[in-house]
Amino acid sequence: MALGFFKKMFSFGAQPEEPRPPEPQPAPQPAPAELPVPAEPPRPSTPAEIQPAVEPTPAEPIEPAPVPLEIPPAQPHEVPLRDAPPAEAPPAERPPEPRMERSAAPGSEDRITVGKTVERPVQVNAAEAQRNRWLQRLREGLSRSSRELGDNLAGVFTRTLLTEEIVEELEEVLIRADLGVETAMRVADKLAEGRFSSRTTEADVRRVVAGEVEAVLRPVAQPLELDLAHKPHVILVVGVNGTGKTTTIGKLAAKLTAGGVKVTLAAGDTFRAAAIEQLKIWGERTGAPVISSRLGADAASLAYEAFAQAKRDGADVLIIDTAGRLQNKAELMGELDKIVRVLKKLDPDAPHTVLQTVDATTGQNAMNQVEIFRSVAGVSGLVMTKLDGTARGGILVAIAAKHKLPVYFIGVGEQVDDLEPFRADDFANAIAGLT
Ligand SMILES: Nc1nc2c(ncn2[C@@H]2O[C@H](COP(=O)(O)OP(=O)(O)OP(=O)(O)O)[C@@H](O)[C@H]2O)c(=O)[nH]1
Repeated sequence: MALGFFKKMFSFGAQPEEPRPPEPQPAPQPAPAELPVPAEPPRPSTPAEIQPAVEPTPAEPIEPAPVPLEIPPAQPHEVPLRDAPPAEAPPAERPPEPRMERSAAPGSEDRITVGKTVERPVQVNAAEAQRNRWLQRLREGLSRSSRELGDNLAGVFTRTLLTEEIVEELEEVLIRADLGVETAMRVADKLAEGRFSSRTTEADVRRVVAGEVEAVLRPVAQPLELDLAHKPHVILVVGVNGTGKTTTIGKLAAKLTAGGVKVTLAAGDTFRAAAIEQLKIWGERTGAPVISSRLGADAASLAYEAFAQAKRDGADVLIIDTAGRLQNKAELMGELDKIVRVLKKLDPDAPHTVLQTVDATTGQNAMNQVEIFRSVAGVSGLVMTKLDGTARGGILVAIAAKHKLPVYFIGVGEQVDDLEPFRADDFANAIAGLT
């Protein structure tokens, strides 16, 4: 069986688009046809004024309260910000978007499923090779969890008879491996059922661990579905700094653009220059335009501008990077809340996906992070990053058991291809040390 990333059912424009404000008259465009260019005359690179994108009350129209933004000279992959269009209710009638004829397949829908396993016979060999490669990395990465588990299981199983004490010891081993109390108890209960009452081997217990872990993970192993009835489908990426937001955005953009999806990126982490630069590099690599502003600019204004621009450009997907400063939770909450509110001015359903990156090497900390971002940003799904390296992936089991949030992808390296659909069976086997 081959791994494929896209199950495409394209029929863009088949459904009515969300209304949007009238567009300004386009100016002559010197840039290449496929790249978005400013619809206004060239702007100076000195700070410019735009309409702010937010007001304390979402229902109120945006009033001019200038937010200085640095408009850099246009780069091939950049979209300079334009003045924010008014956020009042847009005109009820709007000419429909031109139909995109990417697929005329009967029964096609405005949905893309990213990360689903589909049969693609043409790519069997390449896909199998890739799968083996990342499975190896996953096993290596999870070796810290599974080695600990293995050592401790081996220690426990110097005795052959499974006693109540041994089951209790096993429970502790599993809790120490971050799998969470709930899963540990389920494994222990399973063992205590009597099936493994005598001469139980370490391999038997590993199989039970793998089975129980898989049972927890199977419901959350879901592909990322992009509903292109909302064009663009807005993905807001949140998570603590350094957990891999920008890298994941780059990898995801690469998958999408390779599948013919028109992606725009927004550098909403206006707090760190390096984060903006890093996103621009991913934009160059993937051919996705990057909408950015100067360091320290209002992230919500940037998000609003990016959404409006992506709509004008007919982008299929807009991915917005954000800052993740947990040091000041109130500030973080305010910023994310503001971003969500302004996006809703352009589409009440936006953001359509809120993706949180969770660093697998942080163990129990990851659980706290999910709790915080879930309450602050309404996370709709997770990507667990850095499962290569010295991962402590057991925490994913505890997070899945507690939050039951979809896990769309796992990151197994820093390269563009190192983002894989999450598979419960592979992960469970790797964590239990089964090959
Ligand atoms: N080994 C490994 N490294 C990763 C993975 N994902 C991201 N990284 C690395 O982790 C570091 C932080 O990643 P970023 O993408 O910058 O994280 P961020 O959340 O955007 O952080 P800020 O830019 O500070 O907001 C970088 O060095 C990445 O290359 C992964 O799956 N595996």
